[in-house]
Amino acid sequence: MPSTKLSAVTLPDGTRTDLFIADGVFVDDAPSDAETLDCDGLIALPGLVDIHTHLREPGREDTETVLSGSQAAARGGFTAVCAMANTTPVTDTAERAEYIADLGRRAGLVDVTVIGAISKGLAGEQLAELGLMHTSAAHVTMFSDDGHCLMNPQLMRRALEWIKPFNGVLMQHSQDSFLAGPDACCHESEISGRLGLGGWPPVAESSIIARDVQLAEATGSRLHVCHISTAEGVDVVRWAKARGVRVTAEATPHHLLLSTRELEGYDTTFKVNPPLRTDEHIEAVRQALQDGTIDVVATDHAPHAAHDKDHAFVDARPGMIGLEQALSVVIQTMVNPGRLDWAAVADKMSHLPARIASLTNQGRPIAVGEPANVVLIDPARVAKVDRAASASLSRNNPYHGRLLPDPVEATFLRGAITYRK
Ligand SMILES: NC(=O)N[C@@H](CC(=O)O)C(=O)O
Ligand SMILES: [Zn+2]
Ligand SMILES: [Zn+2]
Repeated sequence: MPSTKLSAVTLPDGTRTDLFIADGVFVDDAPSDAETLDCDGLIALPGLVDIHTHLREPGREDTETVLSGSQAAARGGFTAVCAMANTTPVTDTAERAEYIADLGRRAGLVDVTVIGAISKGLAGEQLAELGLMHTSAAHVTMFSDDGHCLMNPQLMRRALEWIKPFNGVLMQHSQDSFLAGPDACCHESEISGRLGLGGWPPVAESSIIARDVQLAEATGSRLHVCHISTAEGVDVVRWAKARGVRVTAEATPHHLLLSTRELEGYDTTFKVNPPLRTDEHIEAVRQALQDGTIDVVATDHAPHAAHDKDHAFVDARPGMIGLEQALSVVIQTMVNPGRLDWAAVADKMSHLPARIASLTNQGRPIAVGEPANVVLIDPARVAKVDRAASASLSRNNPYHGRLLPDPVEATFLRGAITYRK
C-alpha cells in the first residue's frame, strides 16, 4: 500500500495543512517512504458520493459498464456511486443485486452500492424482493423504480412500511404518468407549444411529491425525491420538512445549469426526464440547494447509445451523462457566484449523500483515522468540455463545447489513486 504526503493542501474549512496517508487511512505523521504531492493551491474535498448513477450493466454494456462508469466517476472526483435498478434484467432480486456489487468490487475504482427495484420488473404491480435484497451480501437499503414513477399509492405505502425496520429509503421518480405521459418531453410552456413538443407540466412532479411526503409521514418511513426540477416541487419538500417528514431531495447538475432554451435546435442530447426547465425553476432549485431544502447533488448519469438518441425528439431516449462534469457545474453555478462554500460542497456532494445511502465508510471528514477517500481540486482551472475525452462509453454529454471549471487533479479511494490528471 503506497504512502502519500499531500503537502500544503487546503481543507474545505480553508485551513492549510499537510495530510499523510498510510494503509488507506489518514495518519498523523509521514512514513519515511511517502511520495510527496505538492498541493499548493489545491483544495482537498472528501471523496464525492453519487446516489443516482445509471451504469447499464447488465444489459446495455455497449453504453456503459460498471468498470467504464467507475472510471468516469473517479475522473469526476467520486469515490462512491449508487447503481440504479433499471438494468436488463432489472435489479429486483438478491442474486442480481449481489452480482452488480461484485462487478463493482472487481472494478475497484469506486465503491458501488446497489439500488434495488421497488417493484418486480419496474412494472409497478408487485413488490420486488425488498427484504432479501437487504439481507443479501449487497446490503441494499435504497430502492427505486427510477425511469418509472411508482404510481400505485397502495404499493408505495406497503414498500415504505417494508423498508422502515431497517431504515431503508424509497427513491421516487416523481412523474405522474397521466399528467406527463409518453409524449411529454419538453417543459410545458410557451416553448413546448412553439416547438410542437409534448408538454411536461410542473404539477406532474409536484403532485406526486405531495402524495409521497404524506405517505412518508403516515408511515414514518424515509422518502427521497430524485432529480427535483420545479419550484412547485421544491415548495412541497420545504413544507414537508417543516412538518418533520423524513424526506430528502436531490438536484442534478443539468437542472442547475441548463434551461429549456437548449431544446431550440431539437438536439436530443438535451432530452431528459424530468425536462430542462425555465430560469425561474432553475433559480428555485439553486435557492433550495443553497438553503438545504434540497439536500444533495446527484448526477442521474444516464448513458445512451447514439442510435437510441438519433430519432425525432419525442422518440429519442431521455437522459444525459454527468459524472465527469458534476463538480464543474456545481462550481460554476453555486461556488463561483458565492452561494456555496467548500464546506457546503463537501456536505452536499459527500457527507449528506453518504448518509442518505447509509454508507459508513464514505462521506467521512478528512481527519486522522478516517478512510483516505479524497479528491484534490484546482478550483481555478477551466477547460472546454470535449465529449470524446470522456471515460464513459457514451457521448450524450450536454456540456460538450462549453467552457467550464475543470477542477479534478486526483482522486484517492482508501489511499489508492484512482484518477490522476
Ligand atoms: N433521467 C432520464 O432521462 N433517464 C434515465 C431514467 C431516469 O432517471 O428517470 C435513464 O435511465 O436513462
Ligand atoms: Zn428518474
Ligand atoms: Zn435516473
